[in-house]
Amino acid sequence: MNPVLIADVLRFTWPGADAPCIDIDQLEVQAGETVFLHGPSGCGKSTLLSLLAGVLVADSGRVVLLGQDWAAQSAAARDRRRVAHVGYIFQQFNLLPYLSVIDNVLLPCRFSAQRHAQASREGTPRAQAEALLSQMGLDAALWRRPAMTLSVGQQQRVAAARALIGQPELVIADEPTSALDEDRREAFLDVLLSACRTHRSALVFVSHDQRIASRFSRQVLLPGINRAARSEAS
Ligand SMILES: Nc1ncnc2c1ncn2[C@@H]1O[C@H](COP(=O)(O)OP(=O)(O)OP(=O)(O)O)[C@@H](O)[C@H]1O
Repeated sequence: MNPVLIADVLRFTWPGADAPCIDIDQLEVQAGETVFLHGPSGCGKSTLLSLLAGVLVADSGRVVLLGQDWAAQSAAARDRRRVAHVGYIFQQFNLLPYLSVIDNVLLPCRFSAQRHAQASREGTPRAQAEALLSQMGLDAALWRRPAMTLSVGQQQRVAAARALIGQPELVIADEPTSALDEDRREAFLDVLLSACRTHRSALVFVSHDQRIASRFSRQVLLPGINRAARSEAS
């Protein structure tokens, strides 16, 4: 089966920097595979996630999502394709602050017919949004509040529900458990990993927290600048 995601001889240098931030030989992620991506602070993990999701485009090499190279698409086409196929939990969540919690979760379904159709398979998108928020342990009393009135840990869980709605083929998570206590962290991982395995979504999950690494099917270490990403057996 074709991988969901392929990154091939990928190189990216930030404007003004004198050395590449990302220089990796190859990374492939299959459907249903869950990857724990780790490495020292500043080694380029968030940058790599942006390249995998087509937010940034590499200087050389390629990133192929579901058979299509991000670099071959216009910025507008990349935006459309991202919302259709990628659920992204950003480090800063990127929730719309004045929009309610539930409407934030429903956003991908508003912008993508595919996400809307997939979220409607067993009911309505709203019902799936509510189910995800419940699984994430967010009390129904919070669902209609503006997202900005929630705590950081609550917003992290809203961002995760938004990433999972409509079963995207790729889920990307940038340190999504940093503000959660141990119980919440385990519950969060239960929901995220089980949703990805059930729907065969590929997951790339960045974290510094080695305690949770064994819960993933594979670990990838992203070493410092100018080094290839090294796959490790888990
Ligand atoms: N927008 C930007 N413009 C220029 N340089 C950037 C930008 N974003 C990140 N960098 C640089 O790229 C390098 C990698 O940053 P990145 O955020 O990808 O690392 P990280 O591994 O995710 O770090 P952390 O674990 O601390 O979140 C750093 O040296 C950073 O200064």
